[in-house]
Amino acid sequence: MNGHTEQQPSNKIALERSTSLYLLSNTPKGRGVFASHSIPKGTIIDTCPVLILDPQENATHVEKTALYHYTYNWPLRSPPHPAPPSKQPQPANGVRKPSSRTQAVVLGLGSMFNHSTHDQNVVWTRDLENELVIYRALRDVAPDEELCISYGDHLTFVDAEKAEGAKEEEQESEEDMLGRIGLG
Ligand SMILES: C[S@@+](CC[C@H](N)C(=O)[O-])C[C@H]1O[C@@H](n2cnc3c(N)ncnc32)[C@H](O)[C@@H]1O
Repeated sequence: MNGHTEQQPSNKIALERSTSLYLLSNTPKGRGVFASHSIPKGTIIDTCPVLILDPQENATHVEKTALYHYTYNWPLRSPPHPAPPSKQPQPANGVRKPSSRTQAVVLGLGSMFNHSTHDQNVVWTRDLENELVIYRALRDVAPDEELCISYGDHLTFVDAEKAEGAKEEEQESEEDMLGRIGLG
């Protein structure tokens, strides 16, 4: 009997990931992850371990670097034992509100997914227990489609899709104008 194979150690984490992927280096959003074949809805695209940052280190150091554009919000786990009473001055109502979240660096491909405001095809979820982010196809994805997630509403960059939309609108209104001149 081989105890090693019969009993799955609880610290063994399956790393499910799709092989139908490629990286493109020169998109309007920088590098991006694309589907090389069709990917059915619900497929696990990647399972990425994260590095949870100390909130103070993040504020003092990481936020001042390029890494700032790669980190994900991450809830702080409550300490196993109640913290000793603080010597810091307390607010008037006596309730100190410690920050309940920090940031995490997603290792591997997770940090390469770009944002789409209107056409995300990948959804991500946190596995807090195992300190992972899991990416799944939100719908069927066609070959050569970019795989995009949502970064939320507060972007720290100009959305390339918005800029493209604005260009298209500009072109459309020019065409309208030409049409009117032609008809006049
Ligand atoms: C997590 S990184 C994604 C990978 C990145 N494109 C790269 O080349 O390393 C986030 C950065 O990608 C770029 N990005 C992501 N989505 C974008 C979008 N919709 N429009 C423009 N830039 C985007 C921004 O520069 C953003 O700070």
